[in-house]
Amino acid sequence: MAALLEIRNLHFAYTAAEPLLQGLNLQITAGDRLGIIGDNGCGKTTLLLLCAGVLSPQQGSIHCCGHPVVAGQFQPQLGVVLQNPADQLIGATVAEDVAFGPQNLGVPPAAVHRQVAEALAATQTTHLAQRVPHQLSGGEKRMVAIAGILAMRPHVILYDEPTAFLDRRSCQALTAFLQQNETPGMIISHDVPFLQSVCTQIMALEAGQLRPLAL
Ligand SMILES: Nc1ncnc2c1ncn2[C@@H]1O[C@H](COP(=O)(O)OP(=O)(O)OP(=O)(O)O)[C@@H](O)[C@H]1O
Repeated sequence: MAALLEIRNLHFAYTAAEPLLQGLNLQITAGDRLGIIGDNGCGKTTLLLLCAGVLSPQQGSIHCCGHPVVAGQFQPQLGVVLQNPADQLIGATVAEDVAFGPQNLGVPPAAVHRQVAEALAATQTTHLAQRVPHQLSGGEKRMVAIAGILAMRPHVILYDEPTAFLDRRSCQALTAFLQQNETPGMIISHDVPFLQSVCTQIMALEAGQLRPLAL
């Protein structure tokens, strides 16, 4: 089966003195959702930023849906949910915010309307459509940020610590969403029980490489 996200022999360091990722390999195919755990500072967010094309590796390759990920180039097949939802909410209203992605992809207005409605329904945020994003609670912001990604219909979604800042009820809502939504991808988290409930596999990032976690 063709890989949706494929990483080969990835090496990355912010400074030559401190190599962070050292020959990392990874493959995500349809039906896979990979959980990634690892100590603070081991490079989890860095890995996500490399996959998103925000950073460029010193060595190795990343392909998403068969296309090479090139730093600085937008990857329409790849959605990224950042750790802090406020970093990706920019619209004057929730509906405008969620529409921003598909509009920028050149989706026709009628289809944008449909994709926004579906993304809000999937994340149970339809009632927030006319609210101002920065006035939402942390849990509401998280789900609206996810809706903004879903509305672009990515083939792969990467989540960076999606349970951060969430209370138990919001975590339950997020878990229920992830159990229903089948978009493959990767979830970075320190919460192993959460990952067990929403991922098909969990790996640990250690010494710059991924290894399967024995559960
Ligand atoms: N722009 C940067 N320049 C230099 N060093 C950086 C930069 N960004 C991150 N680092 C360092 O790289 C290392 C890995 O950071 P990263 O954010 O990827 O870790 P992480 O595994 O996601 O950690 P956490 O679990 O705490 O979120 C850290 O030591 C961090 O200080």
